[in-house]
Parts: sequence; structure tokens; C-alpha cells
Amino acid sequence: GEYYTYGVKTSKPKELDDLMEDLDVWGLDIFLMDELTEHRPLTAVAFTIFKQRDLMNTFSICPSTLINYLIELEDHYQSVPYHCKIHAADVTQSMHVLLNHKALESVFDDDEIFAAIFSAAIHDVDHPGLTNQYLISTASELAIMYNDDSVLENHHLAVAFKLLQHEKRDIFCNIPKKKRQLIRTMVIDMVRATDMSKHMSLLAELKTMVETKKVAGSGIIELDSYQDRIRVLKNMLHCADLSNPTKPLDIYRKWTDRVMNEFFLQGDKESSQGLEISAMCDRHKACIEKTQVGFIDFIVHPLWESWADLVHPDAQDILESLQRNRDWYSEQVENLQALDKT
Ligand SMILES: COc1ccc(/C=N/OC[C@H](O)CN2C[C@@H](C)O[C@@H](C)C2)cc1OC1CCCC1
Ligand SMILES: [Mg+2]
Ligand SMILES: [Zn+2]
Repeated sequence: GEYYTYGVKTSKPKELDDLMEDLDVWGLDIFLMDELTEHRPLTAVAFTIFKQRDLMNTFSICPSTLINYLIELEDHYQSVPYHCKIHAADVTQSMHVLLNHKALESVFDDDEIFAAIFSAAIHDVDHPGLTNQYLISTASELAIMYNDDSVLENHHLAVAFKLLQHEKRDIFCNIPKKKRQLIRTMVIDMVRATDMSKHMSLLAELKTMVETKKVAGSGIIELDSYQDRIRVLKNMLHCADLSNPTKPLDIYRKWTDRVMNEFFLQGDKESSQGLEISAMCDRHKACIEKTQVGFIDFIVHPLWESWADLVHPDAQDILESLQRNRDWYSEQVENLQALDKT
């Protein structure tokens, strides 16, 4: 049958109803979402979040315009192993859950929530499955266009906003001009902050916010300047983008396979072009388990530890899941080392 409860067709309405029960649960099976929505996970997830948060009424967005935009956006995600539409749906759903932290209750207004969900949905659109470093070192069209500065992230933003320029897809058309510009500024700030080369400075800002955190008696954070508010939202999107290691192990391992496949395909390209193969992109030399332990120890855990401090105690479960996953990958490394000795 044809069921459009979530903006997309499904031949398994009951299972999709059950899965959507987990929309605000950390660890929702986004791969099952991809299957049940007949490969429209981003449209289904984003549409349902907009509905749940009543954003279509708040911003006078007509449902068909939102669906038209989301389908066009989803179709502009390339079928690369990792930075595909399932990753966009995953980060959008993760953002939705992070926005529900008790410590952030009624901290952000509708404009900021709209900007946050929209940013997550668009943040990797038309990703070619290649890194900024590769695009820069091969003097690609994109690197020339963006002068080597956050090349991918600027491209994702330009593509996403260009798709709005059709009246059938312009979800911003009933938003007053000033408000539209504010939302656009916040979206640009958030998506640009997903550039991994900004990780260390973003984390330093988060740590400073934790140290100087102003908290109301209720434990809810007080953010009085635009800079503070956007700082939290930028870190929130960055956390959602780097949340794979905090999810249930079976889901995390699927993401590891995908990201390594994408890196290895880049390594194959570099090799066939006579270029030096980038770090972690050599399929004949990589130790997948070891790189994940390093990724968690040097990037993911420091970030999530600071985020958990900011929203304490709302992210304790996420931190514990990350620790368990780190221990599992670390055990795999030990088992492999023991094998080498046999
Ligand atoms: C589940 O594992 C992952 C999930 C997401 C990501 C996202 N990475 O950032 C996306 C960009 O490509 C920037 N990277 C380029 C790469 C060559 O160097 C990275 C440090 C930055 C990486 C994961 O594991 C990676 C890192 C360690 C093992 C492979
Ligand atoms: Mg990205
Ligand atoms: Zn991403």
C-alpha cells in the first residue's frame, strides 16, 4: 500500500511506525530507516522532526514545499560509502536528540532550532567522498572555487541554498527577510564549523564555555550573546557529526566499514594518480581497529567529554556507550596483536 504518514512512501507502515517511536532516542537504527523508507531516510527523518517540532506552522511552510525541498536535497547526496544521505539522516536525528537535553530546555528559540535541524540535514550535501586535503592537493574545481578554505563545507552550503531558489522548494518563502537572513547566517556558521580542521579551536571554545558556564538554579544553561548561542550550536552539530563511536556497537561498526571504504577509494585514486596515499587511506596498510581507538582517544572522547560537562548529567549514557565501544575496539587490537605472535 502507499502510506505517506512521514512524507515518504513505505510498504511497511507498521514497522515504520514502530521505528519512528525511537525518533528522539540515541541509537535509533538509521540503516533500518533507510530500508523502511525505500531509501528516503533523510526526507522521512527531517519531515517528521519538522512536524514534531511544529516548525511548518511556526514558519508557514507548506508540507508539499518541505517535501519537494527534502527530496531534492536528498537526491543531491552522492552514493558514496560514508558521506551519503543516510549519514545526513543520522546527523539530523542525532541533532534532534541533542536539542532535547534537559540542560538546554527552552534555551533555544524557534529560529535557532529550525537553523540547527536544517543545518544537520544539508551539512554534507553533494559530498564527493574525498577530503578537503585531496581536493586542495589536486587543485580541483571546488578548491579553486573556494580558495582552499573549508572547500567541502562551503560547497555543501552553496548547493543547499541554491536548491531553495525554486518556488516549489523555497521553504523560506514565508519567513520575513530579516529573520531569513539571521537563520542563513546561523546555518553558514554551523555548517562551516563541521570542517575537521576547525576541531581544535571549536573544542577550545567549548572548554572555555564549560569553565565559565552560567547555570540557572534549575541546571539550565544561560547563554546571553549570539556568540555564546552559536558556539553551543556549532559544537552540537560537530558532536552529532562525530557521534558514530557513541552509538550502539553494531551501528558504529557499520559506519566504520563505510568510512574506511570511502577513505580506501580515495587512496586507490591517489595511488592510480601517482600521488602519495593519504593517512588512513591505504587499504593495504591500514589497521582499522587501531585507527578507531586513536580517533576516539584524540578526537571523539575529548569532544564528548566537554559536551557532557556542558550539559551534565544529560550525556552520561552517551559517554558510557563511547567508553564501552572504545574498550571493544581496544580488545580487537589486543586480539590481533596476540594473533601476530602465533
Ligand atoms: C567511524 O569512524 C569515523 C567516522 C567519521 C569520520 C569523519 N572524519 O572526518 C571527515 C573528513 O574526512 C576529515 N577526515 C579526513 C581524514 C583523512 O582524517 C580525519 C582525521 C579527518 C572519521 C571516522 O574514522 C576515521 C578517523 C580515524 C579512522 C578513520
Ligand atoms: Mg562534512
Ligand atoms: Zn558529516
